Amino acid sequence: MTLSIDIKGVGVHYGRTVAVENVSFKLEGNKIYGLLGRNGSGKTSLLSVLASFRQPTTGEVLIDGKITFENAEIMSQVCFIQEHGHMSDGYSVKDAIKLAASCWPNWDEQYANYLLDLYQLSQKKRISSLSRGMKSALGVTIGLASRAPITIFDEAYLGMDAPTRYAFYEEVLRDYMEHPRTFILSTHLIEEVGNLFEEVLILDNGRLLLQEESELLRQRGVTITGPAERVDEYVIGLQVLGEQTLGRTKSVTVYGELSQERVNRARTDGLELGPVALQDLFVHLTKKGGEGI
Ligand SMILES: Nc1ncnc2c1ncn2[C@@H]1O[C@H](COP(=O)(O)OP(=O)(O)OP(=O)(O)O)[C@@H](O)[C@H]1O
Repeated sequence: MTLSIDIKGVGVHYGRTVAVENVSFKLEGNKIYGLLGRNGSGKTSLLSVLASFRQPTTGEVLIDGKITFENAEIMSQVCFIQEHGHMSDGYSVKDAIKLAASCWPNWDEQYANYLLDLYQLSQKKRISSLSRGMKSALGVTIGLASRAPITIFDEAYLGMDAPTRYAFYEEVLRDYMEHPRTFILSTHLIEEVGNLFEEVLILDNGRLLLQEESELLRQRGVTITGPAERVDEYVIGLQVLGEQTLGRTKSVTVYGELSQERVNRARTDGLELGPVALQDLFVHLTKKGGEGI
């Protein structure tokens, strides 16, 4: 089932704090989306509204064309997993799994058991006795086994160690291929997770800075390296995001598509053009005091 998401002029205010302001975008669904933003940029606030955990202060959220807030039918199709889950400490792992099974109609018990084994989680354990990493593993187990058409992981895997996180990324990809659905992953671990994203959204200070296919976004970032004066001349008219100088060599990061004529000119000018990692692009685009795009 493909469910579209339509965010229309959404704002989230906490008293005088404006966490999200007038954000609008559409997600067609059946893709892995990355939601990026610096600390406090409004990711959790936006995702909480998307998952109907709170009502937007302004605007509306539509899933499959329907207003989501207090719509039980739509909400059974959305699974929102946060690092600090919402499970009571008094519960056992078994209770949490049982509760999850009753919430999501597509729940796959066999898959849940497979994941519990993978993460070595005993069903008998109390939630209160789980380590931070084990709590994260329980969260992602529930998120994946829910097979909800819209599954959202809000930094849900932060507590896991690196090998467990990598196993989780592989699992997301594998299960997504077998059971296509919409995943939204918010993360600061861009280098690790970035390759999973088909489309990226960046929030900056509560506003949507960009929504772009990751491949296109990667192509928009270019580094130009060479003798400082030639690089300076070359980048005139381009959008410069950042620069580094080492002796007489300069490396400048620009954003935007380079025309074929420019690419050829780099060759004749003896300049080197290189790619920019998604993480570096993100850092440049969301730099404090930067011009953004
Ligand atoms: N319950 C709340 N009450 C008051 N202010 C809040 C509340 N939740 C979030 N905020 C504020 O809203 C803004 C956005 O916070 P939010 O948690 O949505 O950002 P985030 O991008 O998820 O941050 P992080 O990456 O650090 O988790 C911040 O200024 C934060 O202090």
